[in-house]
Amino acid sequence: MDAGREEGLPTPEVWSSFVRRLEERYGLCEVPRSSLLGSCRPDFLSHALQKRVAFLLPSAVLGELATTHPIVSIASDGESPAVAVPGAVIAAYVGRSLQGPSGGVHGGAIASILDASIGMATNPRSDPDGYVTAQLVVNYRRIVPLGSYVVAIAYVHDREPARRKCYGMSRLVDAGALARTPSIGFSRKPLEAARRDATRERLYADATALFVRQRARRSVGDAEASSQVLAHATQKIRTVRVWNWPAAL
Ligand SMILES: CCCCCCCCCCCCCCCC(=O)SCCNC(=O)CCNC(=O)[C@H](O)C(C)(C)COP(=O)(O)OP(=O)(O)OC[C@H]1O[C@@H](n2cnc3c(N)ncnc32)[C@H](O)[C@@H]1OP(=O)(O)O
Repeated sequence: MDAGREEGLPTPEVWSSFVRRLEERYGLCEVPRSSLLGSCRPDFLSHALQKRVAFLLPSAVLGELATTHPIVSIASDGESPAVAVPGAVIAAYVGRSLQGPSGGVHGGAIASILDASIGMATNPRSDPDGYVTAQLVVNYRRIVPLGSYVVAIAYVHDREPARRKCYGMSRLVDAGALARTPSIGFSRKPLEAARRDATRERLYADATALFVRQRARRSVGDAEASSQVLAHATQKIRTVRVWNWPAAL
């Protein structure tokens, strides 16, 4: 789809300021282009960005996760215990081309964003034998109005490497405030932002997924094709961002 043709799309200025606020809010930083993995941005989105991150969330936010699952590493902000989990963020503007129910975004589009975010969290490195979606369960909580800014926040909560399995979850929340409010009002502390998000953000949908690592190795040709797809995708959309994946993970 030609991003410029849809009426009401955010201008480049509005979109970049939204991206900046998102970075501030979640404490994300960009990584070099060479670290980009294959494109997993749903192709129908005119405006989307994707970031691979390690969330530093207070244990309280993750609930029992920290104790019931063998999570990668434990970290702290000095005040409250927190846990670092592999995660990913996809932010998108969902416009009129995604019409489903009257005035609302189509459920398939929502599922695709959630799936892609968990897929990014699950595939932390550029690996042609990556994990693919075997099962995706989506709960649609509220109609997403057309013309919304949304953010999918995904993380991996469990792995069974011997069985080639990886379990993840994602929440799609309203990010309209980040597009509207001046950045001066936002906290630069990711922990505080995460705490607020867990309690206050309007939840549109959430999903759990099982990803399974493929058996057969794919050919080098496929890896090359994957980078070509990425090059193509980045031309088609105005903004793609990839955020850091700490070496510790
Ligand atoms: C590609 C990578 C690029 C990398 C570059 C970077 C990428 C950067 C981010 C990418 C993000 C992408 C995000 C979008 C992701 C998609 O949209 S992927 C596209 C949609 N998915 C597909 O097309 C998958 C199609 N299905 C398949 O290929 C195969 O069925 C699968 C999933 C690989 C499994 O086949 P298999 O290897 O023969 O699995 P099998 O040995 O039977 O089962 C293994 C285990 O998984 C369980 N299992 C398998 N399937 C299921 C199921 N459906 N339900 C429940 N359990 C199941 C089995 O029960 C078994 O468990 P245990 O008995 O061992 O406990």
